[in-house]
Amino acid sequence: MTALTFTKGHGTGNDFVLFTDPEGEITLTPEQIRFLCDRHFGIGADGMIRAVRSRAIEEGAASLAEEPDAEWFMDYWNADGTPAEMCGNGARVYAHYLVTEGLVAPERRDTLPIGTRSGVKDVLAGVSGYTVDLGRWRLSGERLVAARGLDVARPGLGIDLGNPHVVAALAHAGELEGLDLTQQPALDPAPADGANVEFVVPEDPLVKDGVGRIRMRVHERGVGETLSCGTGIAAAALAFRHWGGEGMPNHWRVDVPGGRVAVRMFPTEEGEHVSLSGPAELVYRGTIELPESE
Ligand SMILES: N[C@@H](CCC[C@H](N)C(=O)O)C(=O)O
Repeated sequence: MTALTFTKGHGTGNDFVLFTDPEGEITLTPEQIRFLCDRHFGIGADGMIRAVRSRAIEEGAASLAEEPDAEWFMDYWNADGTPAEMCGNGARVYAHYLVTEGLVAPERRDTLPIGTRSGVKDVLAGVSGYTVDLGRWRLSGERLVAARGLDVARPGLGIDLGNPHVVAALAHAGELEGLDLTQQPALDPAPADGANVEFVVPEDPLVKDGVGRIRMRVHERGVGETLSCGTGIAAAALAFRHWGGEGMPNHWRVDVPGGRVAVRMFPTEEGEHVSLSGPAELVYRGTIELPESE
């Protein structure tokens, strides 16, 4: 048996098991990741984040080529033991973890570039949480979305934020509450690599004081329903702005079962970026015996 020292953290209830492996010496099997994330037999989490130096793993080379200061790589895995390209809530929690553990130099703490499978993301520390610049995004076509609790399938807008999302608007809050997301929503056509599926409704009024306001529930690829999904929240705000057309704001407030997150779209030299601001909490530290991999 191997003992693993871990920290449990979350961003608006999207929870993660984090551990430090600076030199890339701990490779967990999908089975061990599923065990750590299991809410009954393990610690319980939506995903696992290994803090590893970019130079210590093959996947980190692209991050260092993009940004030599991206010392740390966010090695993110879903609860089902599959890797994901990116995690918006995870990036905030990861930055908080690196700072709390003293793994980044004080001069790096205000804007911290972290390596991910979908490029380097800058995380900025603020007074009431962290902001992660999710970078560029793109529309990726339409799909029909069927889910338990919906009478008919709804049109969904595909949005790629490094990881894949499909956003479907529902008619009213009752429909959102009536959804049964214990089963994976069906997408038509089905994306080859799966997708995170967001269901959204507007608040009344949709825009107040220049801020767009929506409510969302999500079924995450590789996890199931979660209390929040950062990249999904950004996708939902982008979809609503797209549907609303001219005059829609670039600032959004998104309520999810786990809390509230802010989204901002802003111009950069390479095109529009989208960012996510919200809390990051570390709640528990411990040691767990890992089952041997088979
Ligand atoms: N919860 C995350 C997204 C995690 C990865 C996702 N399940 C996927 O497979 O793409 C977030 O906050 O963005």
